[in-house]
Amino acid sequence: MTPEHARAHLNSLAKPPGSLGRLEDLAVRLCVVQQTLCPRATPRRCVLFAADHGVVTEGVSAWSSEVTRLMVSAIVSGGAASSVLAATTGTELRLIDVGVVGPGLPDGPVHRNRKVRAGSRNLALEPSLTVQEFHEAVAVGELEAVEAWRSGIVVVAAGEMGIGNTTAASCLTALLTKSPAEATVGPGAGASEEALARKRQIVADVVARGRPRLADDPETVIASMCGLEIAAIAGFHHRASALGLTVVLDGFVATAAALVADHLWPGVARSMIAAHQSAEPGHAVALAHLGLEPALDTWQMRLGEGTGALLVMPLLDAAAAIVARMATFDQVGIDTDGS
Ligand SMILES: O=C(O)c1ccc[n+]([C@@H]2O[C@H](COP(=O)([O-])O)[C@@H](O)[C@H]2O)c1
Ligand SMILES: Cc1cc2nc[nH]c2cc1C
Repeated sequence: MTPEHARAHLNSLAKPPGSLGRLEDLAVRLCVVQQTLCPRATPRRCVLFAADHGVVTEGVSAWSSEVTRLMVSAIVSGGAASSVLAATTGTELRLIDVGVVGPGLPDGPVHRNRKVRAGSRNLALEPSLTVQEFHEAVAVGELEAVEAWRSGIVVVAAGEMGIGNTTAASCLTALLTKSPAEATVGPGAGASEEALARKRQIVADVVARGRPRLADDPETVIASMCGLEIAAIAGFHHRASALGLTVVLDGFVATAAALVADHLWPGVARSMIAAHQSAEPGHAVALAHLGLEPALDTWQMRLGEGTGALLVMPLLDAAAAIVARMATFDQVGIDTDGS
């Protein structure tokens, strides 16, 4: 199924060609990703991965690490933005703790404790993860993708919660897109000008150290600036894509994980639909590198937590219904050759 094939089908439906605007682009993408003219947007699941980041001690975030643990509780108890959007869009929600500092919540229908370690190390001073830790976190994400597939899920999204993770995401985006640090660093969850200046310097230094070794030892270099939740999302994206699931891509941090997956296992972007363009500046850089166009590009969201992906789910319902259920010009008796 090529984009042209899907577009030709949409043009045969009872509407002026292209008149559903961006909804048609989304429908074409859904058909191409699923290789069918009967695409599906359900059943679906959003899996959030949470972890802490040692680099927070450098003053790169407006928030303290404790907020990660508190937001995990809020997500699990239903009061977070992701919980509300998942409930209103008919999307199952899971929260996997891959490395939040502090005691984990008990396992339950939403939450799972899969801590690899209590947060990543301070990437400004030392490698944030060993290759072994990186692999363990990737495996946690892969297992979640396999579970989704076994449960008959068709569409998945990965999201995250982790104070400090935009610093790791900025490093990975600069490294893997070969962009300067200034193009990939932004305020994250609201960093001050002072914090932003520190963040820029750290990202520039860390990427300069890693870049010369990337070709020879990609896993060591990626692990050295990666977060546990970012590694888990990379594994999730990779396995979900290999299993033929449709992957809805969330914001800047989830997309940094997609860059990691694409670097280690090229081709994952073929399964992806980019939900939105985050207000975080590095997101546009990462999406362009992956060759993905966001469905929502003026919404200025910058929360993470899978919220952009969740917001786009009802549009996927609409896109799938248009393709599969609209009548053709022929069926309604309109002659498109003549007048
Ligand atoms: O994914 C995004 O587009 C995004 C953009 C800005 C911030 N965030 C969220 O904010 C947190 C990280 O921000 P920070 O400033 O602490 O690095 C983390 O929990 C992310 O989910 C996420
Ligand atoms: C409150 C809060 C909620 C979040 N959700 C995702 N990232 C977040 C960052 C903060 C600070």
